[in-house]
Amino acid sequence: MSTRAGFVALIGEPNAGKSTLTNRMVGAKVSIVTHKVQTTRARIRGVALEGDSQIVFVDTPGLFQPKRRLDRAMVAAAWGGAADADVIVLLVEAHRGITEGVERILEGLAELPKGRRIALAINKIDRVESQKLLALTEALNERYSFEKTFMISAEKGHGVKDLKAWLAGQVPESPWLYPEDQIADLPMRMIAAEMTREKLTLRLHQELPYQLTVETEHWNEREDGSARIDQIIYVARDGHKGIVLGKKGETIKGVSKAAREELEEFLGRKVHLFLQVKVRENWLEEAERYSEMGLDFRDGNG
Ligand SMILES: Nc1nc2c(ncn2[C@@H]2O[C@H](COP(=O)(O)OP(=O)(O)OP(=O)(O)O)[C@@H](O)[C@H]2O)c(=O)[nH]1
Repeated sequence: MSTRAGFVALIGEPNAGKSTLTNRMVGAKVSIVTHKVQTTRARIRGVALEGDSQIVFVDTPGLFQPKRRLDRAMVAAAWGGAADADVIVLLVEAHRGITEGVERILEGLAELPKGRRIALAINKIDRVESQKLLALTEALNERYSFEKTFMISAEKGHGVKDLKAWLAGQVPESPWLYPEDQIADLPMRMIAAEMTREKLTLRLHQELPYQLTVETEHWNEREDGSARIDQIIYVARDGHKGIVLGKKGETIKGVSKAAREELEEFLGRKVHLFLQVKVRENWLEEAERYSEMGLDFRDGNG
């Protein structure tokens, strides 16, 4: 039997209901943890299964954070991330309608290369009357010709099944990106990597090399109930390695200790954390690709 797998980018204004929707589709186990994961590049909200399809929900941070005054290049890159996904779903809040933020997103959509699969999901339909919904659907489809429109209530569950079934049929034929038994495990790996990255940020302040990423390479459950976690800190230049290690390795030791303590608290058990710093000049380009992110994790399952 052929399997399908792919990435679905959920886009929309903050509060549109992306997390709630993902929770619905994925099931609580994975998404409860994933919503804490925020990387600067891609955020995996969760992995859903539907029949033979694996749907990986991602979003592209930077797209809707005007606070950060992202320059055009950054915004373009963020849109590039969305464009890399197999399917894009724009979430619009039924009761708020076409806000300025939605307008901006619609403009962005129009600039994407043609041939993308883009669906519209009007969320929070429980908050408005059906006549209003029809008017909003029409208005939005006049601005952009969406492949399909769904009316949903992520919170109450209305319409979510249909959307999920449609998405399952849209992702390409492909082997699954994550082994089934490791789906729940994946976000934990990301959370663990984020914790280390956060500690690095705290210690290095402005010194922190911009081109730095942390990946959890191995995660082994030990018989005594503890976990052995191996992580790699990737830097782009040899010189950055020294900064991360610090004098006599003091920086990395401090980072390791702080991250381990936080992990132990989070997991409620003993953790053995091993950090390694590696130079990989072009990791930045590699990491921009969601699929490669998937591969990184698969490689790390060793
Ligand atoms: N009435 C109603 N409220 C909803 C619905 N879906 C989401 N909400 C609420 O809208 C708020 C924002 O939902 P989130 O899922 O956190 O939205 P999000 O901002 O896209 O997700 P994050 O980017 O992770 O913050 C929450 O208070 C939800 O309970 C819905 O269908 N109906």
